[in-house]
Amino acid sequence: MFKVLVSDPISDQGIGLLYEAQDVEVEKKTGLSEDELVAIIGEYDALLVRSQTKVTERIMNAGDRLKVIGRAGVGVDNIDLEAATKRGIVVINAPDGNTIATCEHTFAMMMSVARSIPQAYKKTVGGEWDRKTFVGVELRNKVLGVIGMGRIGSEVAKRAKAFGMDILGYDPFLTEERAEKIGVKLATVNEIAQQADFITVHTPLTPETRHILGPAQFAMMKKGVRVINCARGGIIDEAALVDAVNQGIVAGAAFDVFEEEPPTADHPFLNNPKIIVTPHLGASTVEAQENVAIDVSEEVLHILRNEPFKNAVNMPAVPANVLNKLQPYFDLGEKLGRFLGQITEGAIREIVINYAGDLVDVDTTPLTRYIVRGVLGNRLEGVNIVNAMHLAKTREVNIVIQKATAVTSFTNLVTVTLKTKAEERVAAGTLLAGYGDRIVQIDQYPVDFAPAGSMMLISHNDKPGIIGRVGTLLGSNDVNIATMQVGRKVVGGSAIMVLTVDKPASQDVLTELAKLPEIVGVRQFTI
Ligand SMILES: NC(=O)C1=CN([C@@H]2O[C@H](COP(=O)(O)OP(=O)(O)OC[C@H]3O[C@@H](n4cnc5c(N)ncnc54)[C@H](O)[C@@H]3O)[C@@H](O)[C@H]2O)C=CC1
Ligand SMILES: O=C(O)CCC(=O)C(=O)O
Repeated sequence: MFKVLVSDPISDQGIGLLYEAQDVEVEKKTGLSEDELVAIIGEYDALLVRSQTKVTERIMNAGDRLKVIGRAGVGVDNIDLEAATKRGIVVINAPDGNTIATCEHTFAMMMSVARSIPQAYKKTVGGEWDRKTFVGVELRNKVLGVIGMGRIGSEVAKRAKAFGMDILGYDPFLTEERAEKIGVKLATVNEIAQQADFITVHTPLTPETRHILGPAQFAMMKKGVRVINCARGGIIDEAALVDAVNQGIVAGAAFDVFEEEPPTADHPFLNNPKIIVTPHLGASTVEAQENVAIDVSEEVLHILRNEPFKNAVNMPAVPANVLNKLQPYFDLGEKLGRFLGQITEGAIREIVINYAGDLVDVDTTPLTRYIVRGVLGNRLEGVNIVNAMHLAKTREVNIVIQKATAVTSFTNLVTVTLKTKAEERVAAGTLLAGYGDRIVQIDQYPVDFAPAGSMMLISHNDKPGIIGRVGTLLGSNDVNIATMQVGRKVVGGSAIMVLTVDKPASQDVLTELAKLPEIVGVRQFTI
């Protein structure tokens, strides 16, 4: 039974999938301190959060069973991603579910700041009928600058067009073609600062986006500009904004997010009549909360059940068509890695992976993770596909990927070479339609066996009687041979034997085997 802890208010409707799952037990405990979470997290396989819970390294280190952290929303700045990756915890988010809610909130803020709606409301309910103070501006024919043209920024731009606005967009990943398609003119941040009547930011908070609008940009803005931040506190320099408002450059600002949340009572935004604020409500609609909770629940279930998933934040995204193509190879890749990891002696220096046939034209990065996990999993605790590459890097294991151009007789072939200080060993595998995974080469020897269960790899000289002697020794020690494969390059030369046995042989039996005439080496392994 998997245990899931929900530590922030997340839509019950949305996580219905988890409540209904027979193999999952859900517990909701919100408002916990870091200490309280540290004390209980060890019981859980998954943690679901919104933005309130700060998931620190301390919490993760106490999460002995923790496999996945699900963020019901976009931003994952409340989760220590590096610590999660190190520990092999998958972090997933729900990037699509709250796009429209946040876009609409941005518009609500833009309209509010254009027409001073919160200020007018306050006066009206206070008994004043003031029709002079709040003369607003129209959006039509105004220039809107959008910094960050991802999901939300693009939806904002789309709607702004319907309002008759001209849009300038800045995003390092926005191409001319896409900008043209959505009717946005590409501009730099400074061009936006100089030309826009309204500016809205929709980027994550990163070292590059921190204070992307600061004193220098406010100084070049048009008098009367209005500025909106429904993304993350800190993208716009708060102190510089207050100065620009006080200098009469900025006519109004609307902020849903703060550098520190919640802001302290003396925060300069809270008593400035030109700045309107909401308490990080961008994603707070019934629909968005349900959407993100559904998305995150589906992904959490996939991860807990060891099924393929798509929204991991600490792993590159894999398009569904690539995933579908690669998925059948994951098992083969991991087995090849596990096989080589066990038969190779010495500290691993390099893993060379060669993809051939059908695999040449696919982005094989996810498959590489499985191979590396297989190799390292024999030697390190807690290796999984999230941390496999990280662990390889921290242990200075070089990973080399090659795509074969030469024709092979197999429709697909994965060849892995493991280089250690002591030796260099090779194994190649293929996925044979109707036969599943096969290992078809070990070092220079052609073989053909299904890697499964308890196995032995015996190197020997190709002399008559060896197979019989090995069989007799194992049989007399109650080790039953299920399958046997012999591979050799030339008659009478060096050769290998691969055996599948019903149970592993004891160390004494392995030592006896190694002493038999013409036997060069014996390795026992489990796939
Ligand atoms: N107020 C709220 O409740 C919510 C806030 N958000 C915030 O909105 C942000 C945007 O969300 P989405 O559009 O879904 O994310 P997204 O990932 O689709 O878009 C972000 C865009 O920012 C761009 N970007 C990154 N660095 C940049 C830079 N230095 N300059 C300009 N652009 C840069 C990226 O290329 C990307 O296109 C999130 O990062 C999140 O922090 C999201 C949902 C709700
Ligand atoms: O959970 C929330 O309401 C915050 C949403 C948000 O900021 C995000 O999804 O990045």
